[in-house]
Amino acid sequence: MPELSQQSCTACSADAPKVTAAEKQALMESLPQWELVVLDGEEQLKRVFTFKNFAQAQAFTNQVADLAEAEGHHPAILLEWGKATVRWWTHKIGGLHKNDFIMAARTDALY
Ligand SMILES: C[C@H](O)[C@H](O)[C@H]1CNC2=NC(N)=NC(=O)C2=N1
Repeated sequence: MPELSQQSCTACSADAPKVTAAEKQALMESLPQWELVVLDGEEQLKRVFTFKNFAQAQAFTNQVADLAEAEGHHPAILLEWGKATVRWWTHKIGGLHKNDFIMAARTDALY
């Protein structure tokens, strides 16, 4: 199986399964900078990326947005001076799908 960052999202439907606890634990080993959070009852992956200024954070944000649009899978991104906070989860299943781990790894590859 290729590295997470070499994979692309798969189409997922509202009845797609969330990752299991065992899958989560294994996948998180590839994402040491990310944390698992629960917001509005939905489990998500979160990482804060830091930059020297707003312009660099904005450029990174745009790269992540372009990646998301290309993959048809979209994050929440908070853009601030010197920081971009990225959260990945799958809206239609209200939690984490393997796609979210793939996109987190692809986000790391942009940094
Ligand atoms: C119609 C459109 O493809 C779907 O709504 C996609 C868009 N991007 C998405 N992004 C994320 N993170 N979760 C989704 O369930 C999702 N669904």
